[in-house]
Amino acid sequence: MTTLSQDAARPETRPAATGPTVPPVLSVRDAHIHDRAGDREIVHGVSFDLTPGKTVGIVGESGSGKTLTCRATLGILPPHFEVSAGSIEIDGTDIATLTPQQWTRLRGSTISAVFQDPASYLNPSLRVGAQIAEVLRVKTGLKRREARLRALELLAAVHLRDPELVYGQYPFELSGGMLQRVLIAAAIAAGPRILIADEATTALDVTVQAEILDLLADLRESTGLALVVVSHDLAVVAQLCDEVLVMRQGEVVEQGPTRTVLDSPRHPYTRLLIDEHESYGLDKFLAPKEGAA
Ligand SMILES: Nc1ncnc2c1ncn2[C@@H]1O[C@H](COP(=O)(O)OP(=O)(O)OP(=O)(O)O)[C@@H](O)[C@H]1O
Repeated sequence: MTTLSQDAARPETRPAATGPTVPPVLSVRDAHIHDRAGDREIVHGVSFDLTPGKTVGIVGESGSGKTLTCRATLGILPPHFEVSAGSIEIDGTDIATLTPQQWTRLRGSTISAVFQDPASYLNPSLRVGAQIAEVLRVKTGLKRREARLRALELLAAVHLRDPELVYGQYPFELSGGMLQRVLIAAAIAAGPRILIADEATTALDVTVQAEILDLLADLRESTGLALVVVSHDLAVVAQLCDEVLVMRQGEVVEQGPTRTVLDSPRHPYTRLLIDEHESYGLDKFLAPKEGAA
């Protein structure tokens, strides 16, 4: 039987692949997250660097601290939570120094996010196109007509057929997959450099999930977008991520290049996650190894 080590103070880390040094757009350094209400530390030190066009994945069981880590990078921790140690830098600026006005400027235009349950992030009584156009007017200063045209381009960019039709539809008229695309269109409208996708495909069926993951990969390729992908599903991470962090109970128990971690996991918890996923055919999501026939 697999036993899980409780001694997870030091994550199993692997060197990242070497390459030209590009400054990270997001740099998380030993970030700890504390809950003042319960006087307890929830996240015990997360570190990663995210460079343009790359994807970092965070996997782990429910309640392991994945969402709080994302919310910390977006400056939207719940009221009584704080980053109690370590640092988070966006484009070289320590977010602890940002004023609310600076955050407002940064959100959407430098860092953006897509969460699960897209319907709850859209206004049910407004047509979806108008909601994207509104983001464009507020964030990029486009006039009404230009914002409409750009919103149509964005709906096409997220592979929605018939953007004109979708533009005029209300959220309740769209399927879950279409809504998630609309939300991605809104999230990338102001040209962010970082997109956090927190369980963004979890509620979707497998085919639509695969399409959304392809879409994120396309955007990364075409715009140099840097992605943080949070999932409890290793197959999602295998498909999209260059580096993976495995979290358990607020600890990063293992971290490294995705292929290395999934091919030869060192921590018992990572092995357990992989064993659980074997039945879903994790192999088919992994790119063939270099040199393999
Ligand atoms: N708003 C909140 N109020 C109180 N506790 C919270 C709040 N948000 C998170 N927590 C606590 O922090 C822990 C980490 O939560 P987090 O949402 O980061 O986990 P997660 O790994 O994203 O889980 P899931 O996969 O279920 O979304 C949870 O165990 C929860 O107890």
